[in-house]
Amino acid sequence: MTTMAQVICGLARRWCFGALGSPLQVPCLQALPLHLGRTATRASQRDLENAVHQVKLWKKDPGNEVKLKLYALYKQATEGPCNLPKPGMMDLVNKAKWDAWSALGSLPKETARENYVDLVSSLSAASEPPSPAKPAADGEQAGGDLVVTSENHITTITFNRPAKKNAITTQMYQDIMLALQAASKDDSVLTVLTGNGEYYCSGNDLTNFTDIPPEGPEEKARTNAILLREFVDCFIDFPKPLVAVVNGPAVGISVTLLGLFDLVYASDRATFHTPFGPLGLSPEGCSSYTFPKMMGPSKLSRTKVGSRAGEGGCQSQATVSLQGRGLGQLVFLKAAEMLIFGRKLTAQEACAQGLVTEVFPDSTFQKEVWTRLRAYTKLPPNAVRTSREVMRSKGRERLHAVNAEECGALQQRWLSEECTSAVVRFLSRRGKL
Ligand SMILES: CCCCCCCCCCC/C=C/C(=O)SCCNC(=O)CCNC(=O)[C@H](O)C(C)(C)COP(=O)(O)OP(=O)(O)OC[C@H]1O[C@@H](n2cnc3c(N)ncnc32)[C@H](O)[C@@H]1OP(=O)(O)O
Repeated sequence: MTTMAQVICGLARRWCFGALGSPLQVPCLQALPLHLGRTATRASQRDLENAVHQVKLWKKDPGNEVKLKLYALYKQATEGPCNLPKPGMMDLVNKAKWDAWSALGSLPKETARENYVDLVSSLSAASEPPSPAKPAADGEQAGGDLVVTSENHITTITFNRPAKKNAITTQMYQDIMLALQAASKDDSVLTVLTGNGEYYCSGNDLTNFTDIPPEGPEEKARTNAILLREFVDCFIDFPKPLVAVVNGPAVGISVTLLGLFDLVYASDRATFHTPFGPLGLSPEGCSSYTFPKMMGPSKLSRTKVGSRAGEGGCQSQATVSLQGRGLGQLVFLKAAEMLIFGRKLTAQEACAQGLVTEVFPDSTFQKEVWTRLRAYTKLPPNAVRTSREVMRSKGRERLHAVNAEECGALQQRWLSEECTSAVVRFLSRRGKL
């Protein structure tokens, strides 16, 4: 079981190249002797400075434990015992720094300096001059994570971070809003969201939670709640048909937003997962309202059990053994299974629940979907826009209210221990910190 301290230590890597203004590595406290048996004369200030320089030349990452220990010894050698106030639980990185340094207690500066120099000299042999920065993976460079194209009267917004399963960074949220604002004014008839690679989108990038500003986690949660509300408002107020071309698995906010789309076409390899419970979070994207509304009993009567995917419906084995329950209970129960209990739906199940419009065999998905969308753009654009407006206008006020309520709830959730530890668990698996 990964302890919070071990996992938080791992976060240090993400921090140590920033907060100290140099690639000074920082080690963790566990499993390393405080004094490495230095012989001969005591380490001078000059020795310390040389050791710090040596660390900057290290090529291999010595691991989080060594890095956090070096940090603590450096602070003890230069400033003495830890003199900072203890950071809060959510402030994962500063907490790791504080833990490491304060654990050295009243170790004398000279001893800390010796230990630092010894540790560096014992590890320097393993390091070489740093290799040139790894070229960014496809689409990883700033601005490459989202690709927006506009042709054939279709504006297409593509998540383009396949190496990270198209997880959404803060920058991508901003870029999506800009793309929607531009699409609302250009000559496109439809706006499409889709994913590059095997995933449609794996939801919010969970590292979005780790960069805590100096103002602290409460301020981060407050500003994120405002930004998220603006982000979802862009979808609520968007004036043209919104289409999701779900090319693969979809997670989190990329699923909940689908309730605001007009068409959701899914490959039969797509899945739909909203793990808010396990993450200590709560629903967003107006899904707390749209999902119960969408997943109504009427969908069950419309479901063509056994129909082939792509024949104007969804093949579904949706059987409901809820004898005697009221229809209202039926509606809530199915939305709840997704949003509260985190049940992952296949494309077929999502179609039977009303979340997906139509499912297509993956082998012909792109061809069938884009042929259909291009045909839709031949329709009279003003009629399309008017029909959509009369369908959507009545619900907007309610959706804005739901969005505000959901973002308020999330603002608290982000500060909770349940959410913090879930994010830390995710980032700590396979040493991801
Ligand atoms: C306008 C500004 C607004 C700012 C607002 C900020 C806050 C908004 C928050 C709104 C609420 C949103 C909620 C959600 O979306 S909750 C859902 C979040 N997503 C997840 O929990 C999914 C996490 N990922 C996974 O479970 C698995 O990665 C997955 C099942 C998707 C795939 O597993 P698999 O084993 O196949 O692949 P890997 O795990 O190895 O993934 C490959 C690499 O991609 C990285 N990855 C994947 N998903 C994410 C993610 N969501 N966040 C960060 N990183 C992710 C993964 O770590 C791997 O990275 P490495 O290659 O470095 O190992």
